[in-house]
Amino acid sequence: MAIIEVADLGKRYGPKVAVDEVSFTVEEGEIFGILGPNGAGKTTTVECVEGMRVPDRGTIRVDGLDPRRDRAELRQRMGVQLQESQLPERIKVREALDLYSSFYPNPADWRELMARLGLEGQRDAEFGKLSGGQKQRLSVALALVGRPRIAVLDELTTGLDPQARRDTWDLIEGIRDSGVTVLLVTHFMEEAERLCDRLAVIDAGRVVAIDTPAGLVSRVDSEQRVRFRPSRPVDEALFRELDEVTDVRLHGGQFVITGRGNLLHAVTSVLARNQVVASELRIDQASLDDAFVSLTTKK
Ligand SMILES: Nc1ncnc2c1ncn2[C@@H]1O[C@H](COP(=O)(O)OP(=O)(O)OP(=O)(O)O)[C@@H](O)[C@H]1O
Repeated sequence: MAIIEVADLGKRYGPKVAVDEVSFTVEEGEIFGILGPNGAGKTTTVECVEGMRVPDRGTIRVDGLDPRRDRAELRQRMGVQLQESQLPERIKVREALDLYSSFYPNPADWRELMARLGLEGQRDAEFGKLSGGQKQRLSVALALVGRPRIAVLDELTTGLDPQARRDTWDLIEGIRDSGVTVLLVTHFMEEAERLCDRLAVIDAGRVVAIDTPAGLVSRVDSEQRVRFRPSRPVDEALFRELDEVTDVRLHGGQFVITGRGNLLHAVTSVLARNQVVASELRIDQASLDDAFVSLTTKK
């Protein structure tokens, strides 16, 4: 069932069209990503969904509510990640959680949330003295303290080191697994690929594709490369005659075979038929990066 429905959303800032005819639906319980280059209209879109901006055109329903008209009610059902600047430097972690939980009639136990987010050791630390990763985790905890049905996370892992980023991803998966729907704005491909069940790619204010990460990658018909070392010499012609193959090279006992379509299957079938074992097998395939570039490159 769709929990967020956005239809034909339009928003201008003066003469600048920020968002134009944007439509998408988010199913209950999924992590839905909004991916796009800088200035594509991602933040404007999610701020309209949150009820923080007034669209010029279109309709938005979130859990059956109109974000503008039913803003107070929506706030009880939707947790929005705070921007860093929205908390005072001197507030302590436990004070911030206690304060935010007082905004809700039936809040989560913030002590439990603090433990789940690995912030117990920072309980009495001031916000201004937390590391980037700890601040991020606190902002996620504050978004969840009201037991929302939907969490909106914007640029969740910007500025985090690779380990902190991975820890945050595990956390978000845990949140989804607990039944919360997540709307995630990101421009990190790795994050989108790892976390999102589906993605809307936005470019210059318009949705250019909505699909699963794998579905987006499969739209790119780019070249693939299979590399391996055969267990015994093989005639290059066996590969050259395959329809999928465009090029075959042999360097110092290593084959590099380039082609399209189901190249790996075609190559490994030849190897199997000839009882050759491939070692050091590597495949270079299209990634979400390639899909993103091909979908958003200015025509
Ligand atoms: N308050 C505003 N006044 C005027 N123009 C704005 C305003 N907010 C955004 N814009 C413009 O609207 C366009 C979309 O901005 P938006 O912040 O929604 O994009 P974004 O995809 O979130 O970008 P980023 O990844 O850089 O945060 C941009 O060209 C931006 O400069």
